[in-house]
Amino acid sequence: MSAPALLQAQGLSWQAAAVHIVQDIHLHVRAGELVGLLGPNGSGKSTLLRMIWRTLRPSAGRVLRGGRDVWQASARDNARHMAVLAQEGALEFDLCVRDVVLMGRTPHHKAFARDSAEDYAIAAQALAQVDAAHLAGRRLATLSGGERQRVLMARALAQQAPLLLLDEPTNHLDVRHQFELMNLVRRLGLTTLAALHELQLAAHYCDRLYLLQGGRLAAQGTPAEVLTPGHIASVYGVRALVTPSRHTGRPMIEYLPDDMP
Ligand SMILES: Nc1ncnc2c1ncn2[C@@H]1O[C@H](COP(=O)(O)OP(=O)(O)OP(=O)(O)O)[C@@H](O)[C@H]1O
Repeated sequence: MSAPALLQAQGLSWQAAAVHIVQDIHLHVRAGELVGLLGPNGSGKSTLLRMIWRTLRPSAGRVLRGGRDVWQASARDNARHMAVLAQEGALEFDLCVRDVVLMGRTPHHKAFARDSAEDYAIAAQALAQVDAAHLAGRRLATLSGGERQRVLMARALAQQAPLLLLDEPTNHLDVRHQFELMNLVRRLGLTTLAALHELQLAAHYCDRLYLLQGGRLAAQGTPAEVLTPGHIASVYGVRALVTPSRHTGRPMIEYLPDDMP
């Protein structure tokens, strides 16, 4: 029997000035699953995630976390249950890395409580998990794009929430750190919904995928069901060959840009 859905979006829609940006999206993430959210630039991935992590109120539909509407729960309660790696720039630019990661512990504190020795240990462990322990004393503003991305991932991990929501987590990361981050999510067994641009990463790591086009779902299913030459051509406008990997059986994508013979 499959695990229960930890997260459900039911008929989620959002519109701006009568333009439909996201329309009637139904999705779910079961406990322990790593689910990818794919789609071209402007297809609505971030807008959908912002409704799910409750910074954008849907025009229609609802988001259930553990069966409970996220808008019925307090922001603090949601933060205990959902950790977020957002795309927009970090506001805490002037802080040192250790303090940025410790912010992930805030939802667990009683009012006005200080960070405990346990909070420091959890923050240090999270930094080590993303290969960023050596950055602990640096100011966030002085880090490279990839280093900053890993620190923000450490903050999300330090939150120790059962559900992880990631908006382009591998943005700015070199190929080794891309694999390490996805491996880490897999290894920790965290229930995760991640917007991804790298179709090959999605093919390799995700249990299931949702593919957005113009704010609507164009396809959903396993990587082999979603990452077909037909979907890649109709949604991204790029020709591709897809073959099962000899090592993993998962789809391997070879792009054939228009200017190729
Ligand atoms: N407040 C807003 N007012 C008008 N249009 C908006 C607003 N917010 C988002 N949009 C538009 O909605 C569309 C979807 O944006 P969104 O950021 O969700 O896409 P995305 O799939 O995450 O894109 P990307 O891959 O480029 O990050 C875009 O065309 C964007 O310009």
